[in-house]
Amino acid sequence: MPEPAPHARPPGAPPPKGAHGILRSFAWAWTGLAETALRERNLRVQLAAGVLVSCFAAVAPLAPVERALLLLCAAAVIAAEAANSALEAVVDLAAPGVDERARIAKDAAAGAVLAFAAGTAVALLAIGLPALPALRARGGALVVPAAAALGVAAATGALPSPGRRGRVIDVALAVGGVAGLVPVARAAEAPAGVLAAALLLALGADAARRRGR
Ligand SMILES: Nc1ncnc2c1ncn2[C@@H]1O[C@H](COP(=O)(O)OP(=O)(O)OP(=O)(O)O)[C@@H](O)[C@H]1O
Repeated sequence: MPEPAPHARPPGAPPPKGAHGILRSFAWAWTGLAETALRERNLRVQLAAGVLVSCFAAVAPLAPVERALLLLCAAAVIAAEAANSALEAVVDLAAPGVDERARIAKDAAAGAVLAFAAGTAVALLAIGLPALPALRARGGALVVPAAAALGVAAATGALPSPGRRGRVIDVALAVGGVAGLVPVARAAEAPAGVLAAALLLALGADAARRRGR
C-alpha cells in the first residue's frame, strides 16, 4: 500500500486556513445556518419571526433608518442563536457529562439570545406602534399581504422542521412561500424587507433540501 504523502490531509479534515476563496467560506457559513435550522427548534421559530419582521419593515411606512434597524435586529437574533448553537456544540465536546461550568456557559449564551430577542421586541414596539395609524388607513388593502406574510413565515419555519415527509410537501411549502412573497412585494414601500424575507425563505428551503442527506 502506498505511503501517504508526508503533508497529506487526513480524509474529512478541514482545508488549511486561507486555502479557499471567499465564496467557499460564504457557502460553509450558509451551510452552518441551514444545518443549525435543522437541529434547533428555536432557530426555526426565529426564522419565521424574522420573516414577519421583514415583511412589516417592507410594508409599513417607515424611515429608511427604522427599516434598517428592524432588519438588523432580526438578523442579530438569528446570528445570536447560531452562535449559541455553536457554543453548545463546543461545550458538549469539551464536557460531555453533566458539569456546572457547562451549565454556566450554555445559560450565558442562551441569555445573549434572550437579550437580542427582547431588544428586537422593544424596537418593534417603538418603531411599529407609531406606524399603526397609517397602516390602518390602508385598511382592506393590507389584508392579503398580511395573510401572505403569515403564510411565508409558516413555510419558512416548517421547511427545516424534522420528521419524515415526502419531498413533494417541501416543494409545495417552498412554492407556496414564494407565491406568498408576491402580495407582500406588491404592497411594499421598500424592497429591502422583501429581500430579507426571501433570503430567510431560501434558507429554510435549502435546509429542507439537506434533511436526510
Ligand atoms: N452538560 C451540562 N451540564 C449541566 N447542565 C447542563 C448541561 N447541558 C445543559 N445543561 C442545562 O440544561 C439546560 C437545557 O439544556 P439544553 O441543551 O436542552 O438546552 P436548550 O434548552 O436546547 O437550549 P437552547 O434553547 O439554547 O438550544 C441548559 O440551559 C443548562 O442549564
